[in-house]
Amino acid sequence: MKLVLVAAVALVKDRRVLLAQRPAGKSLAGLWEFPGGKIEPGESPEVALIRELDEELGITASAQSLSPLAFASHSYPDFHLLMPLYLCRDWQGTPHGREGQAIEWADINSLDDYPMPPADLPLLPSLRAL
Ligand SMILES: Nc1nc2c([nH]c(=O)n2[C@H]2C[C@H](O)[C@@H](COP(=O)(O)OP(=O)(O)OP(=O)(O)O)O2)c(=O)[nH]1
Ligand SMILES: [Mg+2]
Repeated sequence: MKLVLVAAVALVKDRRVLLAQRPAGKSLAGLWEFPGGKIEPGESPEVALIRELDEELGITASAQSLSPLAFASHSYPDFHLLMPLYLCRDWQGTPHGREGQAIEWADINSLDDYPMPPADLPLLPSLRAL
């Protein structure tokens, strides 16, 4: 089974977390996910996230602003996903969907209203515990 490493981040402001909707045409289209993406060869998870936050949302974050929160380990039919989830409360700029994706500041107590990839569901208690 192929192991795929993806870095993801919960951007948290007040009691809200930023979710992005996976665009039509991509796998898991329409589901709400944490920003992030595949870790490229030679990248640390932190460096991958700093790159993805710029590419996807147009914001700047530092490695020191990313703290480990939880991780997902989930078998999809064609690969196994290993996805560290970081917490970030401090960044520069205002997030906007730079790749045409919808984004929402979701109330941490209302995450059930956002259909998410199955890999993400075990991560939600860590967020609710914040
Ligand atoms: N970013 C992110 N990916 C997730 C989450 N949950 C989950 O199962 N995934 C899966 C979906 C994809 O199979 C994989 C991320 O791949 P992706 O295609 O979005 O990666 P990417 O941002 O590097 O985009 P691309 O350049 O490959 O198109 O991880 C999540 O919360 N956030
Ligand atoms: Mg992505």
